[in-house]
Amino acid sequence: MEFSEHIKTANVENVVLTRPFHPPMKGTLCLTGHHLLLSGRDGDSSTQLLLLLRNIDAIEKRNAGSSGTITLKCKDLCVLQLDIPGMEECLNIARSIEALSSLETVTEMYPFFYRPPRLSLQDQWGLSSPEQDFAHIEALTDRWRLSQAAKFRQGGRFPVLSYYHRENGKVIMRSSQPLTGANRKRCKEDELLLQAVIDGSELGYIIDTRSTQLAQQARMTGGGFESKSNYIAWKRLHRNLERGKVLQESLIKLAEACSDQSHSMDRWLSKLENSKWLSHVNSVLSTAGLLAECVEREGCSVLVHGSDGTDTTLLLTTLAQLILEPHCRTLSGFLALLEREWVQAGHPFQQRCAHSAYSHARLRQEAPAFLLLLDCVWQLGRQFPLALEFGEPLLLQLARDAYASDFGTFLCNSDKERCALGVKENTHCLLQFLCRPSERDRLTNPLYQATELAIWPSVQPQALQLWTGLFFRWTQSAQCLDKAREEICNLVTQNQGCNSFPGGQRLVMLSGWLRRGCRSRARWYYLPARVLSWSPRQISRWNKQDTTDPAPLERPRVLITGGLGQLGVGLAQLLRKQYGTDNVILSDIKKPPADVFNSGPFVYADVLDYKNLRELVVNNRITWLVHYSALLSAVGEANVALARKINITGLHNVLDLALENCLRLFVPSTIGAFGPSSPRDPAPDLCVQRPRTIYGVSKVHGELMGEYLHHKYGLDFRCLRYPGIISADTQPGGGTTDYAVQIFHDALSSGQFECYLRADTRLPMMHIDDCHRATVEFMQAPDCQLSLRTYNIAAMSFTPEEVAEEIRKHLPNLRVTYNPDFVRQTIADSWPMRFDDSNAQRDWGWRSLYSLSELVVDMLGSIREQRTKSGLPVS
Ligand SMILES: NC(=O)c1ccc[n+]([C@@H]2O[C@H](COP(=O)([O-])OP(=O)(O)OC[C@H]3O[C@@H](n4cnc5c(N)ncnc54)[C@H](O)[C@@H]3O)[C@@H](O)[C@H]2O)c1
Ligand SMILES: C[C@@H](O)[C@H](N)C(=O)O
Repeated sequence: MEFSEHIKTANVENVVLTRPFHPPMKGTLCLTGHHLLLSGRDGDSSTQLLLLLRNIDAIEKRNAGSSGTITLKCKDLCVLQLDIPGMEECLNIARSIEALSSLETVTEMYPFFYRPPRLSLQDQWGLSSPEQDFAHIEALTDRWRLSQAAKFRQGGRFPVLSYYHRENGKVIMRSSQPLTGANRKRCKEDELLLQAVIDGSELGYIIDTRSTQLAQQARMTGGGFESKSNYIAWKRLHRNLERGKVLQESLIKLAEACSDQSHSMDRWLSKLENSKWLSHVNSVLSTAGLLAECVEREGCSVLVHGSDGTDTTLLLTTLAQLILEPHCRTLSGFLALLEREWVQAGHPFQQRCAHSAYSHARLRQEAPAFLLLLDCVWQLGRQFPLALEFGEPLLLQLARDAYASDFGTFLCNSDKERCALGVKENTHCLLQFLCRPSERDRLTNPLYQATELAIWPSVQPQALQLWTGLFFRWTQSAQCLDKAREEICNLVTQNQGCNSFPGGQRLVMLSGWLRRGCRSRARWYYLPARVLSWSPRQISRWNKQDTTDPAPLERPRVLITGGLGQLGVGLAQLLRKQYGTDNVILSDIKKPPADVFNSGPFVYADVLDYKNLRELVVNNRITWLVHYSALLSAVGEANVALARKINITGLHNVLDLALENCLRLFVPSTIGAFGPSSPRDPAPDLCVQRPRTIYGVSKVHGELMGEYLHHKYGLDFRCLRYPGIISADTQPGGGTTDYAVQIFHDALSSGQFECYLRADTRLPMMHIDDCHRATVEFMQAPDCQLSLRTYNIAAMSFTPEEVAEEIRKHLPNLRVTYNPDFVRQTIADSWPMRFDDSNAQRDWGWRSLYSLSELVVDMLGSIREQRTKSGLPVS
C-alpha cells in the first residue's frame, strides 16, 4: 500500500497547535508519509513544527460543532493538541495518523528515506568490533562445541564474553537460560565451556536475574538454571529484576503521575511510590554493583543471565562495565558499549519500544528496559558529576530515538533481522552520527575528568532521584538546563584561563564548589537547580545564602574508627553536642565501657574488614569519617607487622570507602611524621619527612595518599598533625609522649614519677580540648579556605623537667627520676621540638587556648576530682 492511500486529507488551513512552553500557533497542517508539519506565524516570524509520526503513541479525538480537536500523546512523553476546523478533515487527519504512526513494515519506516546532506550511506556502521577488542584473549572457538552449547541455551545464546578485566584477567559473560527442562537435562559442551573460563581452583558466580522460584518454574516450560552438581565451580546468585509487563506498567504509572500537575504533595508521593519506577532503578543498580564487585573485589568471573538474555542481562552487563571501565565512560566508549551490549547483543528494540507510556493498545512485548538503563546511567552521572564524558542531552536523545528515530540503529529485534532487511546498507547509524565532532560539543559533559577508579553507585534511598530531565521534560521548562550548561561551560573556560591552580585541581575545585556551594568565595557559582541535579530540598537549602547556622539538613553523619582510644570518646562528645547524639557513631574493636556505651551509638568495626565498614557507611548514611584507629609510635615499634596492617591497610580501606561514598575524611597525622633530617625547631608544614618508625612511615604514607587522591579525584581529605595529646579522662594508647599524662596521675597518687625520657627532651604538646576543637573547626572549614590538606597544629612545647616544675607549683613534693628507655628516647630525639602552625592560623583561623600553666591546673583539678570520686587517696 502506498503512503498516499492512507492520506485522505493532506492539508488543512487554520489549524491551531497548543504545546508546552509555546503560545498557541495557527497555521497550515500538512501530512506526509512520515511527518506531520505545521507551518504558521508567531508574531513577525514564521514557525514550524515537524513531528515524526512514529513518535505518536496515542491519538485522542474530540468533536465540538463543526470542528474537532486531536490530542497527540507522543512516545517521548510530549502532549500536543491540534484544533482542526472541519469535522471531516479532523477525522481524516486522525485516521491517517493512526495508520502511518504504526507502520509495521520495517523498510517503509522513515530511516529508509532519511537522507541528510552531510551523511553518506557509505559511512561505516559499527563502532565496536568484539573480535578486535578481545583479540588478545584466548577464545574458545571450537565450532562444534559452541553449536552444541548454543542448542542448550534459549534462542541459541550460549555464554559469550562481555567484559575482560585487564588487571585480574576475570571476565563477565552473558547468555540466556540453559534449557534443562523438567527432566534436568544437561549439556557437556555447555559445562565445558564454562569450565574453560575458570581454572579448576577458582570459583565463578552466575547471577540469575530471576528469583529462585521463577527460575525453578521456568523448568516447567523447558528453561531452567545451572545445577550445583553439574557446574561445581559456579555459585548461583538469584536477584529478582522485574521485566516485561511489570516494567511497562511501572512506566505508564510514572508518566501518568508526572503529567498531572494538579496533584497534592501526598497524592504525588503516593503515585510516585506506586509506580515503583525508582525501586526498579534501585534493584538494577544494586545488582550491577554486585556484579562489578564480584569481578573487581572478589576477583571472580561471572556469568549473567535471566531467561532470554536480552533485557535484564544487558542492563547488568552494561552498567557493570560503566562502573568498572574508564573507557566506557567516554562518549565514544559508551556508544560502542551500547552498540555491543544492546544493538549487537539482540535487545528486541522494535518489540520493546513499539509503544511508550500513553498507548491504549493492548500490551504485547513492550518494556522500557533500555529507558531503565538510561535512567541508571543518569543516576551514575548525577552521583559522579565528573566521571562521565557525556551528559544528559545524550541520554535524552537516546531515550527519544529508541522509540522513534530518523536513524536505523534501533530498528528490528536483532542484528540478524537488520542484516536480512538491509538496514545497515539503507539507513544511517545513530551511534556513529553521535560520535561526529559536530555533535560532541552538544553531548559532552564540560566537567568531565577521566578517572581510572571504579565508580560505585550509591543505592541509599536518598541517593536515587527521579530523572526530572526525562519525566518532567514537557511539563517543566528545560530552559534552565540549557542556561546552566552554558554557564558551566563558561566557568570551565574561565577556570582554564586561570593559572593559579594546576589543570586537574581547577576542575576538582570547580566541582567542589558546585557540589558543596562554598559560601565564602563562590556566590556567583550558585547555578540553577538542574545544573547539579540536586533535589529541590537541597536547592532551597543552598539558596539560603545568608544564614550562618547550619540547617538541620547540613548535619553530617559521622563515623569514628578506633573511637575507644585516648581521643575518640571526647571528640564524639563534642560532635554530638553540635550535630546530635545519633548523628555521631563511635566504633572500635574493643568492648566499650558502660558509660560510653550508654552515651550514644557504638558499633563494632575492624578497619581491616572492608565489607563491614562499607555496610556501616552505607546503612548509616555516613558523610564524615574520622579515622582514629592506629597503633601508636612505641607499640608500633614493638609490633611492626601489625602496625603496618592497621595503619596502612586499614587506611587504604578507609580511603577507598571515602572515595566511593564521597565522604569528608579526617585522618590525623603526628609530630612522628618527621624524622632526624627534618627541621626540628620549628618543623614547618612542608619539609623533608624521613621518619624512622613504622608509625611515622605509615603516617607520611597516609598524608601522601590522601593528598594524591584529593588532587586526582577530588577526595575531601583533611589531615592535622597532632602534637602529643594530654588528657585527664582517657589513657594514652602506647606512644612516646604518654609520660606527659602519666606524670599527673603519679604526682597525685604517689608524689613520685619515673620518666622514660631524658629530662631535657623537648616535644610539642597539646591539651585534649584544644585538639578536639581544632579537629571540629578544621572539619567545618569551607573547602575553599584550605590551601593545604595536611596542617601542623601547635599549642605548647615542653620538656619533662619543665612540666614537672610547673606541677611542683601545686605539688611541691613531686619527685621525678629519669630512666631513659632506649627505644622511646631514640624516637623522641628524632621528632621536632616545636611545630610551626602558621598556615593553619592563617587559612582557617586556628588558635590554641591552653598554655602549659593552664594545662597543669586543669589536669591536676580533673584527676584530683576523679580520684576523690573513686575514693582514692590524693597526695
Ligand atoms: N594521642 C596522641 O597523642 C596522638 C598524637 C598524634 C596523633 N594521634 C593520632 O590520633 C589517632 C587516635 O589516637 P589515640 O591516641 O586515640 O590512639 P589510641 O591508641 O588510644 O586508640 C587507637 C584505637 O584504635 C583501635 N584499633 C586498633 N586496631 C583496630 C582495628 N583493626 N580496627 C579498629 N580499631 C582498631 C584500638 O582499639 C584503639 O582503641 C591515631 O591515629 C593517632 O596516630 C594521636
Ligand atoms: C605523638 C603521637 O603521635 C603519639 N602520642 C605518640 O607518641 O606516638
